[in-house]
Amino acid sequence: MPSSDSPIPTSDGPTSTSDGPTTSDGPTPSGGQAAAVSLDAVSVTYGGDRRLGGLLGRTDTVDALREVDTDIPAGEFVTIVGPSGCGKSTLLRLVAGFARPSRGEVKVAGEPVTGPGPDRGVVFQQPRLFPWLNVRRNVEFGLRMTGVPVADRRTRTAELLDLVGLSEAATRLPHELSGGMQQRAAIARALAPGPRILLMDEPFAALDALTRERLQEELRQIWRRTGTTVLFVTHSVDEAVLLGTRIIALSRRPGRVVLDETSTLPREESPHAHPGFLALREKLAATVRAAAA
Ligand SMILES: Nc1ncnc2c1ncn2[C@@H]1O[C@H](COP(=O)(O)OP(=O)(O)OP(=O)(O)O)[C@@H](O)[C@H]1O
Repeated sequence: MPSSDSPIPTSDGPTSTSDGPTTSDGPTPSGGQAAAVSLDAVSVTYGGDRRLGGLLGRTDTVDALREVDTDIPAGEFVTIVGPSGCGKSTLLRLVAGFARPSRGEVKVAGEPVTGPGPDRGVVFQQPRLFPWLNVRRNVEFGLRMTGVPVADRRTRTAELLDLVGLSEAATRLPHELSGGMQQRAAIARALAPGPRILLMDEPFAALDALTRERLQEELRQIWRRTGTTVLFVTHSVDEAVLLGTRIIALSRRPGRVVLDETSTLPREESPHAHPGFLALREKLAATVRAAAA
């Protein structure tokens, strides 16, 4: 559990991706600050290499996303839910800069995404820790690579280990940790460069129910303390309602937005107990069922 209340800052560095421009030159949707993430008529089609009429490549195509539009203000916790294969991971990969849209545009802080960058941290379903590095070294790996001085990275890593409740486990190797502890370490590693956006692809799906509940609660606390914008993909309607300040549901493939709802559930206590929880869960479940049909 996080044990201190001091704020953990996010990066103040440039928010553009590595080779993109560093300033925004156009008006923003609200006329003020640019959305943390915006997708403008984004479609993704995989495959379909038609060189020499298909003789050299594949001609089969998969439409993963179609005409997805959304603006996500900074500081939101957005959960993304939808039937299997509807393009949820694809959407996250676009924002991470691991993939490019076939049509439309993806922007982060008003700048087109041209590749991965330190302003975005990614957590996958599997923790993907370096097995030969202890927890502390896993968390500080990115800081070491970017040349952060040793004293600064020690301080930062200690703050993050405290934030995710792993201070006592700093010198353990990944195989000496439970699945939940490994995933906490992965979250700390993703937060180390101070990203403004945390992209999470079913991060708790492989955990047992009790550990999952605990990490959901801890993630909410981390989000409150860091102010990071979170995009969280899940298969679970309950998890989407429990965590999201905003919930986006996609149709079956090719994924289109079929529900985009701001949650009014209180975040300070467990929303489970709130009367609005059941109503929102029912609405979302019905939407996802219809979208999958
Ligand atoms: N690199 C790729 N090449 C071809 N097709 C792909 C590729 N990546 C994903 N797809 C296809 O695109 C569709 C969307 O995939 P994606 O992984 O984004 O869906 P998802 O909603 O995250 O799925 P799941 O819920 O099962 O994890 C699927 O039909 C998938 O098979």
